[in-house]
Amino acid sequence: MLEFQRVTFHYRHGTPIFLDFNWRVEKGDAWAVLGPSGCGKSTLLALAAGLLFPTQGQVLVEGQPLTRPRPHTGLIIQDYGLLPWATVRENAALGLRVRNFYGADGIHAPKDYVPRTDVTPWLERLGLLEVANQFPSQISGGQRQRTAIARTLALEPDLLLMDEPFSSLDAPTREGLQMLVMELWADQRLTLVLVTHAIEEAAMVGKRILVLGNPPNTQALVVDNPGAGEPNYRTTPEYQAICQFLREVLNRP
Ligand SMILES: Nc1ncnc2c1ncn2[C@@H]1O[C@H](COP(=O)(O)OP(=O)(O)OP(=O)(O)O)[C@@H](O)[C@H]1O
Repeated sequence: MLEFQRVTFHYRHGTPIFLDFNWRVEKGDAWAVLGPSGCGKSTLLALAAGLLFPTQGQVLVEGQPLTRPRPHTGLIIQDYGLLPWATVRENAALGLRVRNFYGADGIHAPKDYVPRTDVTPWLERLGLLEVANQFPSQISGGQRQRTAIARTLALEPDLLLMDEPFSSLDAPTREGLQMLVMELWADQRLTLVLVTHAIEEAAMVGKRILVLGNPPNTQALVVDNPGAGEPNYRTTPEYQAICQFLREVLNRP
């Protein structure tokens, strides 16, 4: 689904963040990308989204080199990106309105796109119907993030990229949304890549966990975590062991 082939990337005048870096995400995988601040997690996601391009090497999605953002990739970032003057329903429908405006051009929308406007099923699925006519300032952080998720899922992505989506939320809300994302991942047959600096979040959401270190990243560590997303996984010895292992890895000099 997504492949980094010998990717080298550096910002202008900077040292490389990635150097000859390879990574392969299969269709339907759920990955968490974990690492300390400044290791290159957001950069990796921007490369996967077609917002940045490798200095050398290439990023492929479905076997095609990425030359621009693709309409089937959804991106969710930390601060929700909601319009303050639009209601929850209007915010959730924003992506569809933009897509309908451009039509089925293969750039902003898939070539076979049929215009849609009704986001009610998504509002219902994400528990937002009762706040659909409220504005972002009138709802909680968790509801705002669910609105951003509704807006993205309404576009029916096959690849969902999330950059620290829950880091500003309190622990119970965060844990609820982690479970929701894993339910949606299973229901919608998504390929998921979630970037986080939180070990517990990586262990809860990543069936595979990519651990980045201080740049340049050449060969990143991959940790298998097949229990991620199971309803009671957080209470199991396997979860505790993965968290402990990741803690040790991140504390290595
Ligand atoms: N536009 C830019 N120009 C120059 N350097 C940048 C730019 N964006 C990021 N960097 C640098 O690249 C490195 C990787 O940044 P990135 O944001 O990808 O890391 P991160 O792991 O997501 O960090 P955090 O967890 O703090 O968000 C950092 O040293 C950062 O300062």
